[in-house]
Amino acid sequence: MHVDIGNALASVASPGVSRESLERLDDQVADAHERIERGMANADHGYESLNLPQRTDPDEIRAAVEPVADAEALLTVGIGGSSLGAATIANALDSDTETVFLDNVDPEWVTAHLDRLPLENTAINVVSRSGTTAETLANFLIVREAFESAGVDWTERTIVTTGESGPLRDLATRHDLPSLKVPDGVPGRFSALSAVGLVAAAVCGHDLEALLEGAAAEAETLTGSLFECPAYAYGATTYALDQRGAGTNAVMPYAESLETSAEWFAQLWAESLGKDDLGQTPARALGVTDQHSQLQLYRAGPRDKLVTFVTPREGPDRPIPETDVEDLAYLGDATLGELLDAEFEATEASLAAARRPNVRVEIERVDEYELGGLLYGMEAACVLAGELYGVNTFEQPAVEWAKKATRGLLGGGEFEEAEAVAEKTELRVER
Ligand SMILES: O=P(O)(O)OC[C@H]1O[C@H](O)[C@H](O)[C@@H](O)[C@@H]1O
Repeated sequence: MHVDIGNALASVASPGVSRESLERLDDQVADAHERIERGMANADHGYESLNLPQRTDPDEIRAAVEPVADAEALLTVGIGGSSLGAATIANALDSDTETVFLDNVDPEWVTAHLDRLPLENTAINVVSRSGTTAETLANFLIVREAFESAGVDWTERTIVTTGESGPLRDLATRHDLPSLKVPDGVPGRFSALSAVGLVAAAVCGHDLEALLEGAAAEAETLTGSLFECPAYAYGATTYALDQRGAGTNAVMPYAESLETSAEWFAQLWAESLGKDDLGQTPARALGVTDQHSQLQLYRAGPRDKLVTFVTPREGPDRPIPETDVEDLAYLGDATLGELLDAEFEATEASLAAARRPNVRVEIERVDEYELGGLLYGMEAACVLAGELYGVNTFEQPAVEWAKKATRGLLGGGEFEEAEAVAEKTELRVER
């Protein structure tokens, strides 16, 4: 990926970061890079994620999906890091295989998918690092039952990706299901380039080697200076802007196919950096759609935001038909791609003209190689930002509270968190 931080400089934007401040910050980047390199070399928890391009074995993943390679549809049952990386890749690239990601427990929505899919030609990809996540296991039990009711042997059509032990691992062993392991030391939100993200890509026939090669090429750029490494330029600039008041980072891809990448980014940024009263709030936007919705706020609201544009340099195009309506004649000379590019450049310039910080992240095109680079680059940016904030990037203790409360409410054990639910303060205003 390529990163242009020009519109985040103090000479352009407020809040903004001066070149001198970035040069000073670069000393901290060098120190952080040393820690990151050491963590990678020692395969330390979390840092090990940045070794995935070398560690992931595409042959092993392809062998595991072989029994379902002809599936018409793939139903991935997983949530958070066990869904968003796979969904980002699957939703970005074309495939004849339909992909559905069951990452919610809304009964109406789950039922609608199960009623609609051709279950006899559908494969199940169940993913949970811990093997204990209530939403994933509940959905999996429901999916199994739906397959049984339709007379389809789910054990013939299921691939499991989970940790070394746990309820899901036991289940895979009991039914002799093809299974893959979530690599040790890799938190869910950093696992897109392991089996967690790549099983769906393999079933869809995507080029796993190219995904990993693109990531490996991005890994090659990790050096001790933000001026030489796009990922570190992004991580350091976002950190510096947050320190100067840009507490929100609105990620706005200019490609429909990259919309899910903003969801993936949101988990990465929020769960990794949001701790110890620190962190930057990720927001999700889509170009051009949100030019006609959120842009007003980004250009004229509180000066507490950074906009990150993510844009492919090239892509498929389509001409706009000519018309004899005089006012619309200019459109007939253009293509939809040119319109998209012009809107992107206009939006970027409009923010700069209003002195609003924004960063441009470019990839060459939306393909496996470039996506691998983007995923890896953003992960490396996040790890660097975590070092600069001084937080523990690879844990998410705050998420546990609600998990325990939920479990307690459903009778899954004694949890004091569940009692707190009943103590909610109320001030009702009823109809
Ligand atoms: O992969 P799993 O163990 O099922 O976890 C799925 C997700 O749930 C948790 O609540 C964590 O906050 C996420 O980081 C994780 O990605």
